[in-house]
Amino acid sequence: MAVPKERVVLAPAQVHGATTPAHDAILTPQALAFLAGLHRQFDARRLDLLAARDARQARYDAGELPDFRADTVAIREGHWTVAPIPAALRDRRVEITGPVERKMIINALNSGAKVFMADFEDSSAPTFANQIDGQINLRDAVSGSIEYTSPEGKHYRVNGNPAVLIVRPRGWHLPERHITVDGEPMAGALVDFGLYAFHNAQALQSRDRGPYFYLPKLQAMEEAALWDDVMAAAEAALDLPPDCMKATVLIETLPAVFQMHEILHALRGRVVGLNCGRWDYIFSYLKTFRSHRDRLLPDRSQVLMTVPFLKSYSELLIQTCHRRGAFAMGGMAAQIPIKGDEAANDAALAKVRADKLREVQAGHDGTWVAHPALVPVAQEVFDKYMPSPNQLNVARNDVKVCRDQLIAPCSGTITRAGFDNNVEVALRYTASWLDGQGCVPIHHLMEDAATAEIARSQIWQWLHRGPLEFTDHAPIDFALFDHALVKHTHRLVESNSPLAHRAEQAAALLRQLTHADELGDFLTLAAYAQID
Ligand SMILES: CC(=O)SCCNC(=O)CCNC(=O)[C@H](O)C(C)(C)COP(=O)(O)OP(=O)(O)OC[C@H]1O[C@@H](n2cnc3c(N)ncnc32)[C@H](O)[C@@H]1OP(=O)(O)O
Ligand SMILES: O=CC(=O)O
Ligand SMILES: [Mg+2]
Repeated sequence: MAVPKERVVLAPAQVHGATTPAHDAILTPQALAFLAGLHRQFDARRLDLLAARDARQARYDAGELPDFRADTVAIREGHWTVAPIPAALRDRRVEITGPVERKMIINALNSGAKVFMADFEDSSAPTFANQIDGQINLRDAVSGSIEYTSPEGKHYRVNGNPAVLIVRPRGWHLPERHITVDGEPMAGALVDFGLYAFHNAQALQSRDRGPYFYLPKLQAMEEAALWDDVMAAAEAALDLPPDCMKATVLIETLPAVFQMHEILHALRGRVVGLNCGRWDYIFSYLKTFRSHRDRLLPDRSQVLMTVPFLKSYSELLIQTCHRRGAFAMGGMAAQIPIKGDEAANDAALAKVRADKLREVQAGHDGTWVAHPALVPVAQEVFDKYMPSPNQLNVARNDVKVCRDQLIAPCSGTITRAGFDNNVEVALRYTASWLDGQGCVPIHHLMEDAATAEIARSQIWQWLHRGPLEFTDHAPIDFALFDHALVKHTHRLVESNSPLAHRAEQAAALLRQLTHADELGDFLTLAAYAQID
């Protein structure tokens, strides 16, 4: 006999990870019921879209090249714009990014940047504690009560005029195994988004700020449409005005660059811009062309934003956004301040300055920095070349970008130093990630999940798509990789680093990923089974 509808009470999401009493205020029965609703309504669609990614990649592996879609010409050629941009987001000249760690949140809010992108993604290692502590920290940041005292006794609190908060949930591909619904793991994206929205959207909406999000690693307009529907459902469930949740989408996969109009269109009621997520974009170029020997990339240090395929991508993004009334955000230079070496520090800052100058002169409406000391560097450049709050009026009608430019092969060399650096970065970053830290400085560069993906997928591609050789004609082969991995593992084990105990674990994972016949989809997906 059918049970009357009003009697059916569906179970809330179940928590499996270790929690503290403070976590209980985030993982409330109401919040878990809200998460369960999102999962039941949307997870099957998410899984279908992930299967569509696999099917797309299989076509690229068979030789197909990414291209603009034939079925969406009307969207690309149509006359439409995105909804008006809220006042709080009309000037985004400098955005600081960083993990959802308590002290860093306070420092970022106080940094002088217009926006703080609080990151559950590339710069976060998703231990359950990191994710839920991050929610506590964001709740306290939104309520204005966030404070912190360091072990050395330094006290932190938010000053007047903090940066506007935008939250980046995990991408569609990552599960959150510590929260299940009907026995299935939830999507990390829905957990991060859902908990932040549940606890903060009402409070944010009642002020001059709102529930704002950065959406990572999308590949297609259907994935954007899923986010649009998730946000609409959340707005309805939380009694919020339609389209009050705003989104900025990272264009950081190669397939997505061919659907920028479509992605804006799918989210047109709530999208405020696109962002050039250059590091994942380079990773995606590597992954998309993992079987194409004619499109191998040279050393990472040579793949700069000025190389043809990246220049075309950023210029097309600016033109697309401004045609639709949306912001075209720049991305992240990897240099960070260098302590105790003035000349090296000046050189690093000069590189950041040059990167921001290129961005503002190309027509970007703002940019990203990784460190508070870089806020004034980027701001000075944008203030000088962008006196108005944004450059939406810069149409870039001069830009004519075709498919072949977006996928152009990149000239350059593969050096011993580049190979060795990739092994070292992949190892040290993986060790850090497994230990719960998702962003680290290595050789004075910011390394996060996206940059580490470049390192480990380049090694894979050079080894599996060879035979290749260095400029001195020495072969690039597995023996070389194995030797470099042992060397760097040994160095880490022998060092004073708190990550020494993770070295062997990280090395085993990298050895397995590098020797595998197929390039693994995501380092973080493979490593997730071992975290916590
Ligand atoms: C590809 C992408 O997705 S880019 C976006 C993701 N990446 C990021 O967000 C990068 C975030 N940046 C960072 O995590 C850090 O800057 C690192 C790991 C690169 C360097 O960190 P550290 O070596 O600790 O920097 P450093 O010692 O110079 O820090 C000095 C102070 O600035 C703070 N700080 C550094 N970076 C940040 C940041 N991004 N946000 C807020 N505060 C920060 C530190 O907490 C420290 O504070 P304190 O003086 O009060 O103790
Ligand atoms: O998320 C940003 C990127 O560069 O990747
Ligand atoms: Mg990224």
